[in-house]
Amino acid sequence: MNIVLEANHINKYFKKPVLFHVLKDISFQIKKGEFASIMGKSGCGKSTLLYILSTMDTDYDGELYLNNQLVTNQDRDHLSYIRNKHIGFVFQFHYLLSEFSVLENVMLPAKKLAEKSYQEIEYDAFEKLKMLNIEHLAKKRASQVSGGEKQRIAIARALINNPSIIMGDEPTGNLDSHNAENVFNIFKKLSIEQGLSLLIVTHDDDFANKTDRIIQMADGKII
Ligand SMILES: Nc1ncnc2c1ncn2[C@@H]1O[C@H](COP(=O)(O)OP(=O)(O)OP(=O)(O)O)[C@@H](O)[C@H]1O
Repeated sequence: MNIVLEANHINKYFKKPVLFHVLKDISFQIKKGEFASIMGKSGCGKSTLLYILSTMDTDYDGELYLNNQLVTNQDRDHLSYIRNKHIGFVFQFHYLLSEFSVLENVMLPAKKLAEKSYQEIEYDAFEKLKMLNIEHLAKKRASQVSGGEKQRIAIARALINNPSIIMGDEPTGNLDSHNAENVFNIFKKLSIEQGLSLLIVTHDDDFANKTDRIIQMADGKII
């Protein structure tokens, strides 16, 4: 079985203002092509967990593997490389650079990775826009497109380095139901047709109920 992400006995403590055991022995795996959601009440630890799984937070106990490689206790530069290469991020807010063109925004993570020429990156970025049916927006400034379009651009940007997993923190939280369904359908297609794994934190029952698996959290634990 092809495992893309594996969390083994993750525990996390916040030390201030008082010692707080926020994540309690979290273990699970995400397979290649699996589309999973994380649900749970506000404050149960979803964002804290995602921050660890995305290699941004390194202060935890337990082990994390990405594509069968141990990422726990690696140095910051290596983690930054792994993150850029293997993980695509989609957030509630798109974080596009408003004065840059849509195409330039999509190109940014590939420029950071610096493994391809400018022309290759430009070509790849345009292909991602085509995949999401928004290639007509390529030359527009990011500030000139709609909210739903911005989120599709953010997905194209998340895909630019051909990651093995997309992690999302409430990616439909800011969208109306039509655009939220659109984003769900894009994710579903990517998981089925490209074998992309997805792990999405959401408060949206409709969205979560359509994913392959719901990882339900309560009080820092998977239940
Ligand atoms: N830096 C911090 N220091 C201390 N406590 C924190 C810190 N960050 C978060 N917490 C606490 O940890 C708990 C989990 O927070 P987290 O943001 O992971 O929850 P969440 O499930 O993502 O919530 P929401 O759905 O509202 O985004 C909360 O009780 C929160 O107050």
